[in-house]
Amino acid sequence: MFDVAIKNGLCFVNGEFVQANIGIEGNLIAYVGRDDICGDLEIDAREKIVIPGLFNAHTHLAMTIFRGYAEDLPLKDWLEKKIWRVEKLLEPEDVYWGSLLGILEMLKTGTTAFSDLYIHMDEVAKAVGESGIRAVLSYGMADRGSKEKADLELKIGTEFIKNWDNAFNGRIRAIFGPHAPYTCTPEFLKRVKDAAIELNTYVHIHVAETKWEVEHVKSVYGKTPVRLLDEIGFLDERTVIAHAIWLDDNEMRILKERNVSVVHCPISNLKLASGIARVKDLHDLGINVCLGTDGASSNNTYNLFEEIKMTSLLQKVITGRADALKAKEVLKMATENGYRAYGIKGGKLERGYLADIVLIDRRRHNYCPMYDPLHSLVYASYGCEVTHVIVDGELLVEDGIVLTLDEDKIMDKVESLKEKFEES
Ligand SMILES: N[C@@H](CCSC[C@H]1O[C@@H](n2cnc3c(=O)[nH]cnc32)[C@H](O)[C@@H]1O)C(=O)O
Ligand SMILES: [Zn+2]
Repeated sequence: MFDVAIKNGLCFVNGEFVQANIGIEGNLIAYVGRDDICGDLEIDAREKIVIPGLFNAHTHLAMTIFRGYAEDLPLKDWLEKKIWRVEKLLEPEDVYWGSLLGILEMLKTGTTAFSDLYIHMDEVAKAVGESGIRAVLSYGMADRGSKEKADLELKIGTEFIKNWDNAFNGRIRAIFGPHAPYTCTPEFLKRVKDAAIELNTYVHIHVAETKWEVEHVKSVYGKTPVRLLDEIGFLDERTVIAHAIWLDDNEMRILKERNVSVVHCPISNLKLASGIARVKDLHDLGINVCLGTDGASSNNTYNLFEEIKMTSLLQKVITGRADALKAKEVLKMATENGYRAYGIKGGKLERGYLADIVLIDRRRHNYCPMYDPLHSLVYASYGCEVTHVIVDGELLVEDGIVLTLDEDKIMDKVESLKEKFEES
């Protein structure tokens, strides 16, 4: 008798779809196979596709508040002229409601875990705790060349880790999140890495997002961001870099040698006109590539199915090869690679892995006819086909309804925040 039994689903196991039953005990997958099983809670999956939960590996969750606020701008102007100005007005409670809205959207579209880099992180942690989702959280730090700011930022970042790492049965992992090589000095980044080694934790950072960044870092420090980071000993298997667009072949080899994970955020990169990462080349080198949405102000949604399709399409067109990335590889990027990037044992339907599982309705017009569930999922999903979501063994979404959150209340709250930012 399992705590939860998911019965007769078409399950993504070892890279293929097979008919199977899944038994959950506590927060872990305890059985995957064809035996008839029972559970205290039984979910009939006869009409479902069952996949491991999606991992949104780079986001700024509460930026739902600025969804639609600063449009049609390149990254530098978007940040400097719009976003950083309104973020100064953000109060902790705003971040709480903005985060809940982000979590609501992620759960409804099959995301079971995300990695966030933002401010007022205690509020994000609270929202994660209440909603039941899994998260890797970091306070976004930038010293901007000031020693006092460096001290303060590192103090906030470190306290956040000490207060929240492993909270809620381990659903929260707290790590370091220095913003980027153009807002953090090498001295500061080195201190962050030393602190991360001491605390045995991960570092999440934006790197090589724009051509401007690479030129700027080269002009100030005489070398490109990746070479600079490598020289100060910043890059290793506990480093996760978002974007990684403007890299030369040697820098890619450095990332591979250091076992760095890369988060590809194709829609944000297109929207801010930052560029297109060479994901096929990164993947072929054996680098762990995972997917992220970035913040809702540069996307504008947290629907990872859109990133899955976009990742696949972009690599086809930039390589001129329709088979650049196989559908299966892209689905892995959205699931197990995200978990792997942050050292969490999830993202696979396998005994001993975390019970983060998503059920998807097969009877949808957009999936009809279904020659191969893999191709239906990767190329024809809207995201709203998700019916059930289990995180850490708990059922959080049932028949499309998020059981742990009050959707109307969250929407009303975030809509009412608009007033404060509209004139800014
Ligand atoms: N505590 C820091 C800044 C926080 S880092 C997190 C920042 O990342 C910003 N951000 C969001 N999306 C992107 C992106 O695509 N590239 C770079 N920064 C971004 C976001 O607006 C937020 O300010 C300070 O004192 O300035
Ligand atoms: Zn970002």
